[in-house]
Amino acid sequence: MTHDIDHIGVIGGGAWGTALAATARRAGRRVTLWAREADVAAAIARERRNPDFLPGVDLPEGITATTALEAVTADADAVLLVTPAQVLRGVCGRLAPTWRAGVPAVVCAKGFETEGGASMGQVVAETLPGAPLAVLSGPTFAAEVARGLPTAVTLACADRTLGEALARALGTATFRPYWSDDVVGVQVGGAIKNVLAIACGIVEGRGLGDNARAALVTRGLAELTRLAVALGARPETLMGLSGLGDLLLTATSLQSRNYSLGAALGQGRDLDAVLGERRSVAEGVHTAAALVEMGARLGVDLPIAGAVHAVLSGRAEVDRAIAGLLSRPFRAEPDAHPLG
Ligand SMILES: NC(=O)C1=CN([C@@H]2O[C@H](COP(=O)(O)OP(=O)(O)OC[C@H]3O[C@@H](n4cnc5c(N)ncnc54)[C@H](O)[C@@H]3O)[C@@H](O)[C@H]2O)C=CC1
Ligand SMILES: O=C(CO)COP(=O)(O)O
Repeated sequence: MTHDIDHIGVIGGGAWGTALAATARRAGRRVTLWAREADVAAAIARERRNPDFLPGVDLPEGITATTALEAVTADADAVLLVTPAQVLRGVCGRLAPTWRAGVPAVVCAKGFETEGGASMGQVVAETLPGAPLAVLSGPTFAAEVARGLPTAVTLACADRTLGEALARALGTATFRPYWSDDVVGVQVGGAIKNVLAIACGIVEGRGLGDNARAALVTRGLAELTRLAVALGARPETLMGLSGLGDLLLTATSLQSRNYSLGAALGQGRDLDAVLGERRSVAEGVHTAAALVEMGARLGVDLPIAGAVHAVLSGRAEVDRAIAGLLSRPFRAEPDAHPLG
């Protein structure tokens, strides 16, 4: 089957939805973006800016912005789903009545549902049954993508023809999608790295040093791979852009909302106070709870995610959580994870 993808719909007017709309427009596509807030849609349409979620970035001409979901579903050839993970189910439920048969849904949110641990792909399968599924994930700070700085992503789709058509529709010289058929692995990497980034931020904020952060990134990659394989992913996917690539980016840069949140916690700040100062989402806060439940259910050891969740839920002070990680038994490397 051939896929003619000219009109891209974007659901979500936050930083990432806006950046992806800019990218698709630069790739020559027609673009319609749905934003929840009327002032965000108006600013994108009239001023080519999104000062609320992507300040200081000029957007390309020609992005249609709307607060009407039907303006996207009426005509889009593919729809990018770019809301926070915890609200995707509700938004897809509202999209379902007007979703046209055969239009692909491209998951761009990173996370698992806190209640029940569903992946975003599962949420789409349940709420938009029959919609061909793709997942776009990788090391992508929205502000850099929106400015057109060089970026590479993984675009996962079980149907190679569709995956490659989406890659052609969205790709430019500076936004380079790599096709993968490992839809599960690509989602798991993008979701877990946010929790690991919080852990690395805590290490930064606590002043524990670069050695400790490198140890956490590496052991975090083992943890991430263990869970991904238990969920059906191929281990090599986690060594690619959507696994190691995104972990490396997010767990080492204060541009990351998850890492900077961790850094604030490491400096002794209160979680609610930090979240109260922000309008933007830090997905790791929600995903940590889902991971703990999934690890217990699947019998997968996730010590770093467990420590982050203990801190976020107020069950452990930062120092106690760190001491818990440091007192784990010495063991062999590589361990029994699937790359070992
Ligand atoms: N910002 C980034 O650099 C990247 C973000 N992502 C992922 O994209 C997803 C969206 O993130 P951002 O755009 O950065 O978020 P953001 O924090 O910049 O914006 C959040 C957006 O979600 C909307 N929203 C909030 N509650 C809603 C609800 N109940 N119904 C509908 N919309 C609602 C807000 O209006 C806003 O448009 C997240 O899963 C994030 O992990 C992925 C790659 C890069
Ligand atoms: O997913 C991201 C980069 O790939 C964005 O990370 P943060 O949500 O931590 O800012």
